[in-house]
Amino acid sequence: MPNAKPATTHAINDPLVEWFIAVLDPIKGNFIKLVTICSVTILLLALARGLLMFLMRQTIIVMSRHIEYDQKNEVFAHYQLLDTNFYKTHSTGDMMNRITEDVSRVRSYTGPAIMYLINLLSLIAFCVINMVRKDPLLTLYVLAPLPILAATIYIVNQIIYKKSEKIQSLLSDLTTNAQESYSGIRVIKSFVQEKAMFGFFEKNSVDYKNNAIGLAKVESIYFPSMALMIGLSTLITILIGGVQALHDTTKVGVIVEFVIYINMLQFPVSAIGWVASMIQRASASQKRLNEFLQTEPSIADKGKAIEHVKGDIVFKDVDFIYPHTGIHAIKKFSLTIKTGEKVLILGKTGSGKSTIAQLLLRFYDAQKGDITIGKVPLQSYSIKNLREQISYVPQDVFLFSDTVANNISFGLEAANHPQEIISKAARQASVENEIMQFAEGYETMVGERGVTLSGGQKQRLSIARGLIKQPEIVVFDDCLSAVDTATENTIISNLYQYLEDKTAIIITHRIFTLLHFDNIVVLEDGKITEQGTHNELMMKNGYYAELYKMQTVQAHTE
Ligand SMILES: Nc1ncnc2c1ncn2[C@@H]1O[C@H](COP(=O)(O)OP(=O)(O)OP(=O)(O)O)[C@@H](O)[C@H]1O
Repeated sequence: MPNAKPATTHAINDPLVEWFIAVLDPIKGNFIKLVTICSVTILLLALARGLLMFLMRQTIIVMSRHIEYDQKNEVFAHYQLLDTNFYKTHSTGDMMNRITEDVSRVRSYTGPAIMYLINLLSLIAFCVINMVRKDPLLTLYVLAPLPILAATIYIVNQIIYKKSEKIQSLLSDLTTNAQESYSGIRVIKSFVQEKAMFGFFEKNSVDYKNNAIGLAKVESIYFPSMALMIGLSTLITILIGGVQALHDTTKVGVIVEFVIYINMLQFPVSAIGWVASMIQRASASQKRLNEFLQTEPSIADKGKAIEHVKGDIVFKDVDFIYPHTGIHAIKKFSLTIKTGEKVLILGKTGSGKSTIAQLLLRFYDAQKGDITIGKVPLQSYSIKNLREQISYVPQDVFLFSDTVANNISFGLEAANHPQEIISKAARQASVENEIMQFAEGYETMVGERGVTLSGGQKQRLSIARGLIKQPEIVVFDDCLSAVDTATENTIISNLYQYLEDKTAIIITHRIFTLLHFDNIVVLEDGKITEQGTHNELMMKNGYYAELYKMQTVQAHTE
């Protein structure tokens, strides 16, 4: 092309590059010195890049860990605030997901997503601005496939996300399946159901495997197709740039520079889709967390801090329906328990005995009627004070994975429970001898990683936990069901002294002949059917008298 003229006589460089060239100008002739200075400069720039990257990770990722820590604590604290009804209407898996999965998704936004977003936006801006400055037309051609690439990556990411979610839920089914098989191993073996259990596990396992393979296939298409698109851009650069160079409308150096920019763009463009789906997931998780954090406990703590929960307990026309099941558990229930009285609440299973204890502790609020202690409505006490001053031993025992001593002294300040007090409670609950037989005594670990206690031992530890408190009111909910008659008699004789100055409500479906009760209440279907002292009820010849006779006959024949 004889008439062709070069398009530019001088390359457009950054002022910084121009300055660097000017600095090097005097040593242009000394090749060794020139190469050494350039190499050291590149090395220093690489070091500076590393240092800045380190500082960026330090700042952003560390900040995201702090946010995660705060958020986990906030979610956990809110769980503690919520009432029993919330726990009845939400599954454990759902609650665990919020504190683990949702919080960690939000962290992936406040940490990696923000970091990569800043990174990729600045890198894209840097590359594109420089490319446009060099050759706007070539830039347009070269960048044309990249938006398609970003959109494709976004769509593929969505598919990967959906598949991962499915895999996650299959994995949780598989874990639950395995966990139930371990904890129910005795039932499985005694019903010879090992094969059936393996069948369930295998079915879940096959589902999980098929989905995981599906995900691996999508992922294996993902990276090669990304490389293909980038390769296409490079090819377009060389093709169009080459044609332009032949027509002298661009320089070969510009084509080389473009190829470098395209390679630099590979990471940001492929990360756009990934970051976008990370932001989308974090936003869904944060929405779920917000909804949860805004859930108000239905048992509101409006009460002023009335120090002493003391006086007669009065239930007046109380009606209660469990909100989530609609079961009408208590109907027009009226009962007065004077300070210091010992009351036995007796009834068949499902008659509403435990519900009365739950209402007294304000695990639920009754829909109709009033419950007062010392003429003060329960709602006027602060929940903390109310529960601190009622010692409640529930029907279903729960022990923490901790030492025997810590399980007994649960909820008490460390200074308030020296070893003698713990031992005294264990003695009263008739469990000390067995504790002393463990290799580490009171320091023995119980629960999953510790010794396995019998049902009766667990119940007595739970009783000891109730006895160590020095409350005004004591509620024992069928907590002697798993101990033999001799141990039961020992515990009841110990209780005699302990209960002397306390108001006590003993819930049971058996009669305790050793303990004198001021009032015995028989419940049936949420209503009181009989009420009075032992002698009065024996004279009535109703349910109580029948049960008493049956029990005494049984005791004689044993
Ligand atoms: N948390 C709950 N949610 C919904 N319904 C419940 C709940 N607890 C108990 N119920 C229902 O309320 C009724 C009374 O139950 P409650 O536990 O008070 O009986 P109980 O007399 O203590 O029985 P048991 O002697 O078997 O413990 C039952 O029909 C039971 O199914």
